[in-house]
Amino acid sequence: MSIVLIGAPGAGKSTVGKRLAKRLGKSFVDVDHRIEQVVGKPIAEIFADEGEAHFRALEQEATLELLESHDVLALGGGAVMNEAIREALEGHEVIWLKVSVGQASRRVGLNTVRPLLLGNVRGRLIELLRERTPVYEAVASQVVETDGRGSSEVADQLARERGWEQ
Ligand SMILES: Nc1ncnc2c1ncn2[C@@H]1O[C@H](COP(=O)(O)OP(=O)(O)O)[C@@H](O)[C@H]1O
Ligand SMILES: O=C(O)C1=C[C@@H](OP(=O)(O)O)[C@@H](O)[C@H](O)C1
Ligand SMILES: [Mg+2]
Repeated sequence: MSIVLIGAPGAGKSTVGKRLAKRLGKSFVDVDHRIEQVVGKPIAEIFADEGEAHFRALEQEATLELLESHDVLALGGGAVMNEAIREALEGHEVIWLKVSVGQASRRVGLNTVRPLLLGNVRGRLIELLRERTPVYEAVASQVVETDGRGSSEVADQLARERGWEQ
């Protein structure tokens, strides 16, 4: 059984996942990073050159494969909108990192380019969260509020709950 982090862009899946795995001494993979490595270019360029549908196909293939081989995974924010991925998540520990639109827009503004948020980060996040929140809720086995908490605090809490003592 793997620990799988889901949630909106800016929730902290990539950052928290890496730290959590380190604390637990477990293997970690960020699905988006793996796709970038395999294709040889950033997600933003895959969207621009091949389109979102192509990215989603790569995302499905990579997520299903990596679920079998890693202990802790950070998924992309849109991965749970794919039915095959949702089915594959059954039986895994799925942690929804919850974030408000305000905090998520502040966080992603400082970070790498996210093609789906280009143009109007806040407006796009509102739309994405409206569409995805019920899905995150349905798929999650645990919900963790991240607003007002640093990524290390979130990771340390999750690690402690799993038996790591400070
Ligand atoms: N709990 C948090 N509090 C403040 N900033 C955070 C938190 N979690 C992540 N960040 C920052 O927000 C940005 C996006 O985090 P990231 O892990 O890439 O999110 P995701 O993978 O969910 O899109 C990064 O710059 C990261 O350092
Ligand atoms: O929300 C989305 O649909 C996406 C989120 C991104 O990952 P993060 O959630 O890590 O930003 C990345 O998979 C891609 O840009 C699409
Ligand atoms: Mg990420």
